[in-house]
Amino acid sequence: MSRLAVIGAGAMGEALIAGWLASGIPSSDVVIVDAHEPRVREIEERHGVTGVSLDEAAQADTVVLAVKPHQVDGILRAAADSLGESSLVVSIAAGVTLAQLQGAAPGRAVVRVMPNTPALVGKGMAGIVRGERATDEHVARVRGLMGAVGKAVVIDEGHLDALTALSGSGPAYVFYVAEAMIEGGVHQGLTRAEATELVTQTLVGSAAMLAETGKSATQLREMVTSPAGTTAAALRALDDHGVRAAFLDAIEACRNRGLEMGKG
Ligand SMILES: NC(=O)C1=CN([C@@H]2O[C@H](COP(=O)(O)OP(=O)(O)OC[C@H]3O[C@@H](n4cnc5c(N)ncnc54)[C@H](O)[C@@H]3O)[C@@H](O)[C@H]2O)C=CC1
Ligand SMILES: O=C(O)[C@@H]1CCC=N1
Repeated sequence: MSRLAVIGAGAMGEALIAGWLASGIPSSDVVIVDAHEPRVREIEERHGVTGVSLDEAAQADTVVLAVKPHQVDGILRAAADSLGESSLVVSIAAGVTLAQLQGAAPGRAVVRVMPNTPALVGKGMAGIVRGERATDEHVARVRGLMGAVGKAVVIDEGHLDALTALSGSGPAYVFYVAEAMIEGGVHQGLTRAEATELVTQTLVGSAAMLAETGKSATQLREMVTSPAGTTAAALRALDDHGVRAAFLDAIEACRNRGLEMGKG
């Protein structure tokens, strides 16, 4: 029996697979299912894992559902009869609730996880929600898997949409800011390559300061902001454009979209 099956080897499925393999999980322990045959070949070639049928994948110790949220119910129902007695179902789908998962696979142990794409480079952040039938061993297994590709926290289901709005979708906000900063540099006459290098290293360094200094984001921002200096002028422009309020709205919209998807 395979140790790990990933059903839906898209952007997030591949990020997890790549992160797990880099962490030392042998490719022979991982099988995949994807409806798009060329995608299966691509992932097999790139990572050395094996494409299998849904029935075969369902027999793995841990079955990770990484398809689009609206597909989870149908695929889990189709796989339910093939799931092994001790198989653990892990859904990473945004908005799909434990109750919905449990309804599609009655009697099975299920866990919800909200990962993020930095798992690809071992710097992921994941939220884990324990289903009713999940044992301590199941939770430890998922903690181990997500811990192998970054950090993981166990939280209540009621907070998972809020977590999604920060860490699940969060990398997109950071890349959006990076794009905008690079564009700003290009507008000031730097080449795109120069601007990209400057912005990338600035994000890497700033993230490391947040993670390593023990100082708050506010303290770190103040360290950069000399009175009446250049940074103050820049932050004033951001405030004039309502950027902070836009982030509050974006995070609320993200959380609300997760709630809405859970109802659909
Ligand atoms: N992209 C991200 O950053 C994150 C995504 N997620 C969740 O991961 C899930 C997948 O999202 P993405 O990877 O972004 O989507 P995607 O569209 O890149 O991947 C979905 C994959 O499922 C495959 N697929 C479609 N129908 C299938 C079927 N019947 N059986 C097997 N495979 C099938 C597609 O060919 C595709 O490769 C979603 O539920 C999303 O909420 C969670 C956290 C972060
Ligand atoms: O955009 C989405 O719906 C998925 C869930 C979290 C990140 N990407």
